[in-house]
Amino acid sequence: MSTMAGLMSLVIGALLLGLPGRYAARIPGLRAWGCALLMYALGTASYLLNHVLPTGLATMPGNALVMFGFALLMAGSRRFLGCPKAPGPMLWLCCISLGVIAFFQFVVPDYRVRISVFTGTLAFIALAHLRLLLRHGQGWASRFMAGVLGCLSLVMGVRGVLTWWVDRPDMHIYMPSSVQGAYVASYAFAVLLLGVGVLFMATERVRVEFEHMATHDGLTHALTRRSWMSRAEAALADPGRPLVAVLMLDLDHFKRINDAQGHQAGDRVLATLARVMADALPPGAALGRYGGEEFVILLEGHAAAQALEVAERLRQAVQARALGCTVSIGLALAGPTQSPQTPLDALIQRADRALYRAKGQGRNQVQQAGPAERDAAPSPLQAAPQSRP
Ligand SMILES: Nc1nc2c(ncn2[C@@H]2O[C@H](COP(=O)(O)OP(=O)(O)OP(=O)(O)O)[C@@H](O)[C@H]2O)c(=O)[nH]1
Repeated sequence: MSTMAGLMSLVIGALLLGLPGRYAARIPGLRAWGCALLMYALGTASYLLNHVLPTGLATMPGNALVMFGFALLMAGSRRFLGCPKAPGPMLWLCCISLGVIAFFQFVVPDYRVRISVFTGTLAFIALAHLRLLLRHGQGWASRFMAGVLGCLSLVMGVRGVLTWWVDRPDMHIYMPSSVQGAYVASYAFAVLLLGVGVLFMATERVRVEFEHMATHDGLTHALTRRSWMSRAEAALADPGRPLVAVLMLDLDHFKRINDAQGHQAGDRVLATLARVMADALPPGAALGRYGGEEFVILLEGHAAAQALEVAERLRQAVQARALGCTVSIGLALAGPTQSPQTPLDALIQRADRALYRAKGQGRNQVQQAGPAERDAAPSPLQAAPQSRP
């Protein structure tokens, strides 16, 4: 069982080390996880050195590789989860434990102390790792890993305590014993599951990143037009929906920035603007890039006065940032419509007309769609898309 787990760790470790070359985006922690699993595989192999070395000398490298491998596995999770704290304390713990094990191996031989210190150290690292995942991890893969670590620390804890009843000081790990056999089998199985767990976490991260890339605009990180539209459609189709409002924003005289400073400077302005808006938006609001320098925002559960307040706050936030341009905003609230269009298209069209009015009345202002923007009136944008006043 433990040889099997060692082999599987070798394969999974190599896979994790090879993944960064195949996947362009950075997934922090992959290298540490891969090396940790390779250390575990090497540790398992080095326990077999008892055929050529005295027992004590054969177990020490194995113990060291497995312990440091566990600490490295946790360091990998820290990096993966973006927790900057250094793994120093775990490394010190491993060094001290190995010193104690060596003392009770070569100076005052006592198998029970060695077992307790080894399993106690691994249980401690597993519990610290579990705590890290519960605090910072997200998704089912993280919870799977946390569950495996919980089981592993339980196995370690039980073995570390049982040794004082079932073992003698002069024993060693190569002596056949049903308790040691059950412990090695469950421990090896747990390590195997840990390898599977980190692979799950890495692939889950890749999936989440691809999903993000498919639904978010690469420059501004706002939702793409399509994903914003489907979110807005879902909000409008919900029979128990709260009030829905749409804001349509357009940068004022943005062309001048492009013309004067170049498109790259224009891109930076767009990216900053999206960040400024995202920071100023209330929780739950959905920001989308409608196209070019036009953005849309979906607000749910906001009455007219609150939605106007949000729009005005956005306008002021952009102005205060002194990006070299301001925004005009059109606001429309969902309501009954006679339009042959879908409710969302009708809502967007009304917000667009209000935006057109904001442009016509001097820009850098918020206008709310009112009686002037009835469903039947032709959209100024539809009539002349490039000819805002
Ligand atoms: N840098 C950059 N420019 C863009 C992007 N998308 C659209 N634009 C530019 O946005 C400008 C829009 O210009 P216009 O439609 O004339 O509007 P405007 O200059 O903002 O003037 P008003 O809307 O009337 O206030 C054009 O110069 C487009 O090239 C983009 O992704 N990056």
